Amino acid sequence: MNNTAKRIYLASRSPRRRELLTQMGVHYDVLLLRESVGRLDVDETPMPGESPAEYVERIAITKAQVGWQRVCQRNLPRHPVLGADTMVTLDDTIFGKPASPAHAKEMLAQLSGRIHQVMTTVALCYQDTLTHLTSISEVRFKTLTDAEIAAYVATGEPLDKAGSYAIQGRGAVFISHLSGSYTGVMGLPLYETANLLQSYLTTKSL
Ligand SMILES: Cc1cn([C@H]2C[C@H](O)[C@@H](COP(=O)(O)OP(=O)(O)OP(=O)(O)O)O2)c(=O)[nH]c1=O
Repeated sequence: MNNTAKRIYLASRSPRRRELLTQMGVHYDVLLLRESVGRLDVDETPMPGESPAEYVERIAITKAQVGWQRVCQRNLPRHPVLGADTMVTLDDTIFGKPASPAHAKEMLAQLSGRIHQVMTTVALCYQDTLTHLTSISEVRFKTLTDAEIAAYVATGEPLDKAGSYAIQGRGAVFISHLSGSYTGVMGLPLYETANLLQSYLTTKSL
């Protein structure tokens, strides 16, 4: 993309999202939503009866909106704020990040030999305009042995990843098939992100 003079804010602590946004040539500043605590002040608890798609959209939208509020509160230069959320689903169960190595092992045992979905919503907030797009991919895992799961969890890689694996890391060796967006599984679907930024450029003349 030709965004030489344009900037956005990325409301994310994820190094993967930074890497992917850099890959598409977007100039951005990272916006930490609550710097003193080092965590997003976005409650990521699913609401009762909320579907996985509703959940991932709500969280991504909230990150972008909270980011925009921070831009205004801190009187920062007004640029659009991008937020994203990634989630793994299997049989309508939401798999977020594991709470512990034991939890990661449980998730991987459930994903073993099955096809699951990975959803990532990207949301862009600027002034009174909010746009969002969702990428949905299907990932097939080979059947994992207990020893493979234990060895993988021991690497530490699964611990900050939705579904307890990283397609961009050692977790790739478990994936026999992907249908969808590699960058979406990794946390920032670049096709959808480019479309969001493009529609913004045409409607608001960034
Ligand atoms: C499935 C999968 C997830 N992930 C990561 C992407 C996301 O960083 C993470 C899901 O957690 P998220 O809550 O979507 O994001 P985050 O907390 O890491 O970052 P943010 O500050 O933007 O809220 O899982 C991978 O890196 N590779 C994968 O293959």
